[in-house]
Amino acid sequence: MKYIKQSIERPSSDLTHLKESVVSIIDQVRLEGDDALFKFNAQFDLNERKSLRVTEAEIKNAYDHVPVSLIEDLKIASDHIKRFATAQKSTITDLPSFMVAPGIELGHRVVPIESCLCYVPGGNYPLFSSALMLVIPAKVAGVKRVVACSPSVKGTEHIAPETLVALDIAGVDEIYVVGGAHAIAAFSYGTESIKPVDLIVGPGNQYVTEAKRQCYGQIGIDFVAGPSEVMILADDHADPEMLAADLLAQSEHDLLAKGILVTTSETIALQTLQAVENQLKSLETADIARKSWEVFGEIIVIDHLNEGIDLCNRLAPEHLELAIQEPESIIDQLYNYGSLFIGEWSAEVLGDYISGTNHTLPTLKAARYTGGVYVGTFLKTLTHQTIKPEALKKIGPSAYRMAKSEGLHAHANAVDVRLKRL
Ligand SMILES: NC(=O)c1ccc[n+]([C@@H]2O[C@H](COP(=O)([O-])OP(=O)(O)OC[C@H]3O[C@@H](n4cnc5c(N)ncnc54)[C@H](O)[C@@H]3O)[C@@H](O)[C@H]2O)c1
Ligand SMILES: N[C@H](CO)Cc1c[nH]c[nH+]1
Ligand SMILES: [Zn+2]
Repeated sequence: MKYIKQSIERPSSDLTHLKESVVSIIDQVRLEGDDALFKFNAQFDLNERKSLRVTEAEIKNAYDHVPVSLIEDLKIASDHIKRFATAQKSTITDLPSFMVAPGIELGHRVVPIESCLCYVPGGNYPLFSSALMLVIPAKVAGVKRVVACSPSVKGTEHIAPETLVALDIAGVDEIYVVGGAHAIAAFSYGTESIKPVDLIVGPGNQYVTEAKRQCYGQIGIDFVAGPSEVMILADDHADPEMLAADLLAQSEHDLLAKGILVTTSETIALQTLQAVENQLKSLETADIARKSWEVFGEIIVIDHLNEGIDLCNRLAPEHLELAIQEPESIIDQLYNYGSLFIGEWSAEVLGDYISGTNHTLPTLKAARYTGGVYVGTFLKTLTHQTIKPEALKKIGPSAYRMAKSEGLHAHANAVDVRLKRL
């Protein structure tokens, strides 16, 4: 394995100063309620707004500021996301009755959570596509109260009109103009104008993700979805221009974003490095993309594809692109990634926007334990049982002995009192 371009390790969000400043933001929201939200909105987003809930009139007005063609695009994307989420939901079914032994009937019901907050990022860019990716699966799951929030466009009192339109098309129930760690605190603990929710989902910057981590327990969270990443596994048939474009597509998200190319071809590696430089010259977002590429971008040459497969599984990237001949032949060996893009035409950005899979995906190796937001994120599997008297007679004595051995005498008694009535 040889590095053509090396990077430094990305800081994980457990940095002490970050933790402390988020602790302080959450404490202030809990103590001061709406006043703290107004204060932080003014401080971070230069937003002086005093009524945080977006009105129907504002939503209506937003449509006048979004091109008709973009509204059509949002509808196509919504249709794909909804149909995929609905198909996925059909695989998550009730197990009404399972006899584990005579007289012991077990089962489960799949039930939606009652309320959720969909956090739509709006710091660097108004990520209105995230509005679709979060609200639609929540609605398909059957969540009754789907709330969304996003920071205002800096220096204004309003969320970007594209985000409002996307939220409306997705079918959101309530929208609030608030972002950052203070928004997460508000929807976890509640304020005068914000009713708390049961689950908070969505990507965000370091402050948002650290706040989700700290509020977890008070509310549920999806997982920690941090700065975007893409890893591309390429062979000597790959197109360096496409590889460079896909690396920069994620690099432009954030100063902490990461693009990694792993290839069996040194020629492709060098050509891609050059193509990145060329594309950066005319890229409108080069100020962010260049910095994140320079600091966190990587190009690695491997001797054999197997080495690349190991690397993918070890690095557990958010997005994994397979720009190799016969990509299907290695899929079975890959098990740590957020979402997989098979073959060079399956550009990662199509998943970001429109193909229909979810783009709220695990970063910083969280793909080791989750595949990201999907309709199941909003569903709970609740178990139940019915025990018949004849079964109690059989298993009761075991439960009684186990309870006694654990020293839990009231547990033992709860069995004993029934056994005595048989
Ligand atoms: N993993 C995924 O699925 C996924 C999807 C989309 C986006 N993302 C990532 O989401 C992130 C979005 O970040 P963003 O910044 O653009 O938007 P954001 O909405 O997450 O954060 C902006 C907010 O952060 C707060 N903030 C800014 N500076 C602060 C400070 N010094 N102290 C406290 N709070 C502060 C402000 O309230 C501001 O409104 C990017 O890193 C992007 O890569 C990830
Ligand atoms: N690539 C991001 C997920 O990491 C999602 C996104 C939104 N808009 C564009 N891209
Ligand atoms: Zn993206």
